[in-house]
Amino acid sequence: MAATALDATTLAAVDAVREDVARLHRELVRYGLVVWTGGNVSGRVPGADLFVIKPSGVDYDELTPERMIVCDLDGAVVPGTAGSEASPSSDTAAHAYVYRHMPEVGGVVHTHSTYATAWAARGEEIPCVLTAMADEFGGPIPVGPFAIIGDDSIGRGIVETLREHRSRAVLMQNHGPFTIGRTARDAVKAAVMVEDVARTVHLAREAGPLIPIAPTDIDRLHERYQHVYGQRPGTQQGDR
Ligand SMILES: O=C(CO)[C@@H](O)[C@@H](O)COP(=O)(O)O
Repeated sequence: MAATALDATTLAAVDAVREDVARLHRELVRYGLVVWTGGNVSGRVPGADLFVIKPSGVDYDELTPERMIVCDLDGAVVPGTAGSEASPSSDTAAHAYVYRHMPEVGGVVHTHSTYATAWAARGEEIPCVLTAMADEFGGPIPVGPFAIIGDDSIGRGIVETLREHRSRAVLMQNHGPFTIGRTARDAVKAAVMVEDVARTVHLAREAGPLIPIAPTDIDRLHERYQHVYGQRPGTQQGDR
């Protein structure tokens, strides 16, 4: 297929997202969210109808920026760009669907992290019984429908479920967590956090009944965490 010429501004933006997405895959490994090649990160290219995602089934150690794959918002690989000769992640159509239908989303992550995926295997939402959940997700972690890998159905399930929720994580039934964020890093943070709360709530329930948090308290915690916690946006390394 004929190579697509990207202008210099777009190329620079693509290169920055390639660096980011390649580096963020190492965070999945660092936090123990993936085994073998079973998870993926993508990032939207600012100012262009493009996103960057990893090649399918390649070892995390080998995921360099040049091997990342540039796709349009229909999930088609942009011909002639670095990495375009390889097959993109098997979840590319799902990521593309999210970018098309949720313009505020700048990053998407999928893993099979153990505890979150165990809740997905039961098709059970994680109840909001921790202040950390209220902070980060503003309520329970919802379950999305069972969907076959490879076409739009996972993406549709993610969008339809998360549109109704403050949560940035959805447990796709029988599959695992998908998370979204303002940036790829933000989506990776949600993937780390969803596994953490999935584990804690699982262990708590093994030991006794769970104590719900009142909806008004969930709202207050979420509001504070989203607007007051931490440092001002843009002042920290890695805010991109
Ligand atoms: O869940 C699946 C396939 O069953 C994929 O998300 C996972 O194996 C990662 O695939 P990719 O290496 O991104 O193609």
